[in-house]
Amino acid sequence: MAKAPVRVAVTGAAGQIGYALLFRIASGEMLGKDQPVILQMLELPMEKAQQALKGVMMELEDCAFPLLAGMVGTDDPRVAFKDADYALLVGARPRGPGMERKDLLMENAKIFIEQGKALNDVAARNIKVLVVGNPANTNAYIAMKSAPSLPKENFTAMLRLDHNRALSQLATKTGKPVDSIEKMVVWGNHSPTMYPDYRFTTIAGQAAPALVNDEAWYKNEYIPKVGKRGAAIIEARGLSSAASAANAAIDHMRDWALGTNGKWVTMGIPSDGSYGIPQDVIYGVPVTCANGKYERITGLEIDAFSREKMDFTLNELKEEQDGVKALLG
Ligand SMILES: NC(=O)c1ccc[n+]([C@@H]2O[C@H](COP(=O)([O-])OP(=O)(O)OC[C@H]3O[C@@H](n4cnc5c(N)ncnc54)[C@H](O)[C@@H]3O)[C@@H](O)[C@H]2O)c1
Ligand SMILES: O=C(O)C[C@H](O)C(=O)O
Repeated sequence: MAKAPVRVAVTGAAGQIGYALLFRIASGEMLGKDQPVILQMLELPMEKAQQALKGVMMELEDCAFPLLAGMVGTDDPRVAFKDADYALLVGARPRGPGMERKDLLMENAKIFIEQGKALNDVAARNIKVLVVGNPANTNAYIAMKSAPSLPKENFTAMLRLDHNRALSQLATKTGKPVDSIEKMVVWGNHSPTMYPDYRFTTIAGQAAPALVNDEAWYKNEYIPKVGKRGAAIIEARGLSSAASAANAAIDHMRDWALGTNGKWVTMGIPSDGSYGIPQDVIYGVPVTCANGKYERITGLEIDAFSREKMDFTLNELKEEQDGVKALLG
C-alpha cells in the first residue's frame, strides 16, 4: 500500500540553500523513493521574497515529481509548521566576508524564538527539526528553549557539513575512497572551534592516525582546514556554501529518518551531560541512527588534547548562550 504523505517544512525556501534542497526532497532523496511529501515553505513577508518563492514553487510544479503530494507557500510560520513532521530551519541571514558566524547571533536569535514558539504550538509532536541557519547550534538551542512542550531531542543542529568535509579531506590525504572511512567525529560548535577527531576513525579497517602517520599535519593543517572551510568557500564564491550545505541537510535528515546501519555520523544534539558537556547545550557528537531515533556513542576516551579542544568549542557555545539569555527570558 502506498505510504501516506508526510509534511516537510522548509524555511528560507527561496534562498540559495533552499533552491539546492527542495528539489532533492521532492524527488525522494531525503525520505525515500516511496515516501510522498507535502512541502510547506516559509519566506519573509516581503514582496521580493514571496515572488521568488512563487517562482520556486512554479519550478517544483514543472518537475512533475511523483512524490510531491502538495505544496504550501507562506509568510506565516504557523502555516508553514502546521502538523509538520520534519522542519529544516534554513532561513536566516548568512554571513559575508570577514564575519564570524556568531556575528549573526542577535539578528538571527529573534527568528528562532518566533519559530520555536510556532513549532511548539502547531507542529506534529514527533517532529524532527534540523537547524541550518547560523549560528546553527545556538539557534537550535533557542528554538528548543522556545518550544517547551516538544521533546528536546527533536531539536538538532547541522554538523554534517563539517563531518563530510572532515571525511573528504582525510580521503584526499590518504588517497582512499571516502566510503572506506568509518567513525569520524566532529565535536562541538559549527564554527572554527569545532574539533574534528580522527582518533577512532578507521580507513578500510586501518586506524586513521597510524595510516596518516603525520601528527603535525593533523594538528596544524587538517583541524584548522576543516574548521575554516566555510570561510574559504565564502572567500572563493563571494557567497556562503549552498549546494554542499543542502547536501549535508539531506544526509542528516535521511539518516535520522531512515537509519545509518550502525555507521557513525555527527549531529548537533542537546547534551545529556555526557563527555562533560552541560545538559541541553547543542553540541556535535557521534551518533548512530535507527528506527527514527539517534543514539549518541558513549564511553569514548577523552585524552588531554581532546579535552582541551572540546572545552574550547564548549566555551564558545556557552558565550553564545549567554549572549541570548536575556532574549529567552
Ligand atoms: N550549518 C551549516 O553547515 C550551514 C551551511 C551553510 C549555510 N548555513 C546558513 O544557512 C543560512 C541560509 O543560507 P543561504 O545561503 O540559503 O542564505 P540566503 O540569504 O540565500 O537565503 C536565506 C533565505 O532565508 C530567508 N529568510 C530570512 N529570514 C527568514 C525568516 N525569518 N523566515 C523565513 N525565511 C527567512 C531570506 O529571505 C532568504 O531567502 C545562513 O544562516 C547560513 O549562514 C549553515
Ligand atoms: O561558513 C558559513 O558562514 C556558512 C556555513 O556555515 C559553512 O560552514 O559553509
